[in-house]
Formats: sequence, C-alpha cells, structure tokens
Amino acid sequence: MKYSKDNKQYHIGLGVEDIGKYVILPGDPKRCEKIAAHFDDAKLVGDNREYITYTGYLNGEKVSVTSTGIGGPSAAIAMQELTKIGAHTFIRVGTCGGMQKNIKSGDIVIANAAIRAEGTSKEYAPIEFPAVSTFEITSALKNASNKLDLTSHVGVVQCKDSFYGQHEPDKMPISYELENKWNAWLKMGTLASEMESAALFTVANYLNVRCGSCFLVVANQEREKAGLENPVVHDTEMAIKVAVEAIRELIKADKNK
Ligand SMILES: O=P(O)(O)O[C@H]1O[C@H](CO)[C@@H](O)[C@H]1O
Ligand SMILES: O=c1cc[nH]c(=O)[nH]1
Repeated sequence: MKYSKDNKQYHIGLGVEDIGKYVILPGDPKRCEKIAAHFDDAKLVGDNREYITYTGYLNGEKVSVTSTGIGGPSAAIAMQELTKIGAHTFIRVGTCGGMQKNIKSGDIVIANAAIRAEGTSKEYAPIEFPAVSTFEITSALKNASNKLDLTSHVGVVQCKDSFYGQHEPDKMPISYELENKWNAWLKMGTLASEMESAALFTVANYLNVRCGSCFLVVANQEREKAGLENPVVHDTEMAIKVAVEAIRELIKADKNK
C-alpha cells in the first residue's frame, strides 16, 4: 500500500518494531492507558486518528493495546494493519448492552460468535459465513473470569452500526426491521449488543489470526423495559483484568506448544 510512510502503517502509524504479537483492542482510546497500566514498562508508541497504542510486556512477552474507535470499519483497519506488522492474537475489550434478562449491569459477557447485522463484515465474506471467535481465546477468557471470581456469560452477541438503532429503534424510519430483528435475536438467546466483534471475527478468519472478545455490561434495556433493577455501570476495570489475564494464559500456553 503506497500511502504508508517510513515503514509505518497508514492509519495506525506503527511499524514492525512498535508492537507485540498479542494485542488488546478496546474501542475507546481513553481505555488504552488503563490497559497499559497492567503492562510492565508500557510506552506510548502511536497516536493517530482514533488509534492510540501502548506497548509493554506481560510474562516477559511484548504486548500492545490499540484502540479501534467505534464501529466495524475502523476496527477492521486496525486488525489488518496490526496483522501486517506481525500481530497474531487479538482480544477486544469493550462495553455492551445486555439483552437477556439474566445479563446484569457489571457482569462480563464473552462472545463466542457475533451476529453480522453491521456492514463491514459484508465487504469481507458472504453473509452465510459465521463470525466466530477463536476457541482457545474464548476459553482463556472464560478461565480468566472464573479465576477472578466474576459473573460471566459466554454466548452470541449482536453487532450493528447504529447505536441509536439499538436504543431508540421506534424512532427510526426502518423501525419495522430493527424491532422485528431485535425480537428474533432475543428469541435466539443473544446475550448482548455491541458494535465491533462481527467485523473483527470475520477479518480474523480471513487473515488467519486469533480473536476473542469480552465486555463489561453497561446496562440492559430489556431489564429496564421489564421494570427490573438496571443501574448504569461504567467501570471497565474488571473486563480489562479478564483480557490481561487471558493474554497471560495464552502466552504461557503458546510457549509450551
Ligand atoms: O466501549 P467500546 O469498546 O467502544 O464498545 C462499545 O461502545 C461503543 C458504543 O457506545 C461501541 O464501540 C460499542 O461496541
Ligand atoms: O448498549 C450498548 C452499550 C455499549 N455498546 C453498545 O453498542 N450498546
């Protein structure tokens, strides 16, 4: 790609020397510093557009955190460019909205697959191809949340491009489709809604790299509708700890291969 300068990738502004092979991917750029606080010797190595990157060490292995911004397009770019410079293992740490009534604010959701109701993944693979996480990453995330004694749920998440289409579907001109599909996702047992995993899982399959996702449940609109307790929780620290612990487990397992 001719746009790149000085051997740095065009959007993320990073080269081979800047990153580790294991990368944590939050959406929010402000989450990067909090994640990097868990690394040894973390340094800011990139700051371009929505892509903030810190690199440091976990268990003696070089690791990085790069924010993806909101939505599939920028997440797909981050994964493609990070893969070009040597990354092979990705964990998205995000926030989500719970959907089933037993998914409560503050719980952890771990995605084993994502509904492709967004646009980006459709520019990579025909819709019949499922967006699935990598089993060993999903398993490391579940082990990590058990170790940290957290309430976690493993299952399917729904991805879309319109945050307000999720929260105010009745106000959208296309409400007939948004509401009917939301009811179908609920009947299929979908755990939560977020925005990037469908694109990331699809791109990871295409690039033959590993990817999993874990999320803090911020709140649950279905609990709200049913008049159940539904506080809003913003602190992502426990979801971050799950991802960091999972990366440690993966590093150890990879060394024993
Ligand atoms: O908290 P992050 O990682 O950004 O994730 C969620 O939050 C954003 C919407 O508020 C979307 O990016 C969604 O996927
Ligand atoms: O409800 C929510 C919360 C976070 N992210 C989403 O996409 N939806």
